[in-house]
Amino acid sequence: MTQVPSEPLVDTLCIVGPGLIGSSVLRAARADGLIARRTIATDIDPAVCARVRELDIADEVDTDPSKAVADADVVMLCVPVGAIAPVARALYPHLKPGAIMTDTGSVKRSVLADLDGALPPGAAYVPAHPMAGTEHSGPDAGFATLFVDRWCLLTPRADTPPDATARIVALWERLGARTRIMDPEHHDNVCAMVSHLPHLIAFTICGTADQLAEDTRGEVLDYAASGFRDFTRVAASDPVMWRDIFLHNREALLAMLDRFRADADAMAEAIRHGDADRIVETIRRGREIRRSLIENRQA
Ligand SMILES: NC(=O)C1=CN([C@@H]2O[C@H](COP(=O)(O)OP(=O)(O)OC[C@H]3O[C@@H](n4cnc5c(N)ncnc54)[C@H](O)[C@@H]3O)[C@@H](O)[C@H]2O)C=CC1
Ligand SMILES: O=C(O)C(=O)Cc1ccc(O)cc1
Repeated sequence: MTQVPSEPLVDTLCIVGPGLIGSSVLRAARADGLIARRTIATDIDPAVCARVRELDIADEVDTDPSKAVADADVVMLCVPVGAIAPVARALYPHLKPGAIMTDTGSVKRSVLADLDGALPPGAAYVPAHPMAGTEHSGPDAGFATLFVDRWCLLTPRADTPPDATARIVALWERLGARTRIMDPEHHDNVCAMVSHLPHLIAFTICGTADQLAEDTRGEVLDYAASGFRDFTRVAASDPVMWRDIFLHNREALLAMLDRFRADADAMAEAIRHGDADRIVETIRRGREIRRSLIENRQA
């Protein structure tokens, strides 16, 4: 039986970068008194700090990141992937003894490689990645239930203290997520397939539609049926965030793109040669995946 905690899992929780993900954690902590006793937010953008104050979703907001983290027991970096290693390096020396640093970045291997040698051996740094989000960003976009019933993947290093990993696992479970520990390379391969490649395809297909001749483009956008609409939702995601993801997961993403290209070519061949069985078989596999996601409450 799961034990119900009687006091907050974290005393002071500091969110660095309270955008979609960070502000969702803050809102969840407001809604559930057993996540953190006190929350602090800090952001490189003073307008974001001001907005977090207006929204009143953190107990304290400090525009000076080194002061914001000084008192925290858990510091969660919710900044774009390219900023995680530089921010971790800059802020780690300001943590109090025993504090844990964690992140929410969508790519793991290259960020951990950047951190190698920058953090002391056995540093309490626990990389995490909630597999939950939307196409929106910024502190207005967050909501308390974002992580409920979604996966959070954790990729601790061999020398990460197990009790630090256990606390971050408990934190994500309290946020409503199911957790899984895996190695960073496997994480990046899986995410290249299930998240990064689909975004690449969505950005590209919207670009393709936009480049069509003037008359056809009008039709595409006016009469867009739900299939194309679904692509436009994903393609509305933040350019800086996705630039960082694509560049930091370059190898795994390019490998998945090559596999996808080969499969798209095979589909083109089936259509060219009227190979009805192959067309039906490919579509049937897509249907089965959708059905299994619905059965597992992931769609
Ligand atoms: N958007 C999504 O659906 C998901 C995003 N993630 C990951 O979580 C992280 C945060 O993503 P979002 O919340 O969507 O981004 P966001 O754009 O909504 O918020 C990021 C915040 O970080 C701040 N920031 C940037 N550089 C900084 C620095 N050097 N120091 C302090 N603050 C800085 C920005 O001003 C912004 O307020 C990213 O690493 C992303 O890959 C993970 C799961 C889902
Ligand atoms: O909005 C969507 O469809 C997403 O896929 C959100 C998302 C974006 C990035 C991640 O690393 C995880 C989830």
